[in-house]
Amino acid sequence: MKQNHIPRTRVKICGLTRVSDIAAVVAAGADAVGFVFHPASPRAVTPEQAAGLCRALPPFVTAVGLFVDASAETIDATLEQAPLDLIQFHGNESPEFCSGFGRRWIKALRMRPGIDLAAERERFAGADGLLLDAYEPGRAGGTGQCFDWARIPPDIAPEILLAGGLTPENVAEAIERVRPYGVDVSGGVEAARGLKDPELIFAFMQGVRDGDQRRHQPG
Ligand SMILES: O=C(O)c1ccccc1N[C@@H]1O[C@H](COP(=O)(O)O)[C@@H](O)[C@H]1O
Repeated sequence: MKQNHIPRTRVKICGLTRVSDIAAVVAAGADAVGFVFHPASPRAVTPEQAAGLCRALPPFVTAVGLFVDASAETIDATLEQAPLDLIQFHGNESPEFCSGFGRRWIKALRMRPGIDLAAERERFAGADGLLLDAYEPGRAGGTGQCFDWARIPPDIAPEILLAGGLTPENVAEAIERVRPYGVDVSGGVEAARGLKDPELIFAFMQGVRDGDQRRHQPG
């Protein structure tokens, strides 16, 4: 995914579990919603639940399904029930596995010590996007932790979705410093694990707009 000019930072809000979450995210103006199909997550939904949530989505808002090392059978069965536009692979899936579902897909890379982002970008050249998340041993993601944004090479930044510990308070600074294609948030807009908070969602979107103003300010 090559992005030379980025008019505004795209936003995905992940881990929605209720129709009221969808309403809040759509009203706030996010571009994409994420449904977590990782049973260990407090935000996990079933394919049936996700299908119902997708029905509440208006046109032009992308539905993303998040999987962590799920089997091909599980993913196929989920795709049959829920009309997902895009798959987010958040585990140790290979590029060959990721491209086997006839859907657009993004690959999450957890920023473990020593990760070679240039090599990973090459390896996942077939992805529609790369998402960078914090690394915490023993946890698949959605940790609410930031990683050191200075580790992102500037030439890769315009292609990536930045994730990991973003909040209404830090997202403007993240956008100004990293200049990513998009941002992805889960825990930072929750009132409690798995329960999104409309006010935090609105505040997050305001933070994104502030960050966009700052990133486009000359000099
Ligand atoms: O949200 C989850 O529960 C989750 C579980 C397993 C893998 C990824 C998960 N979420 C993704 O994690 C990042 C960062 O989340 P946070 O903002 O730090 O809470 C984001 O990409 C979510 O899509």
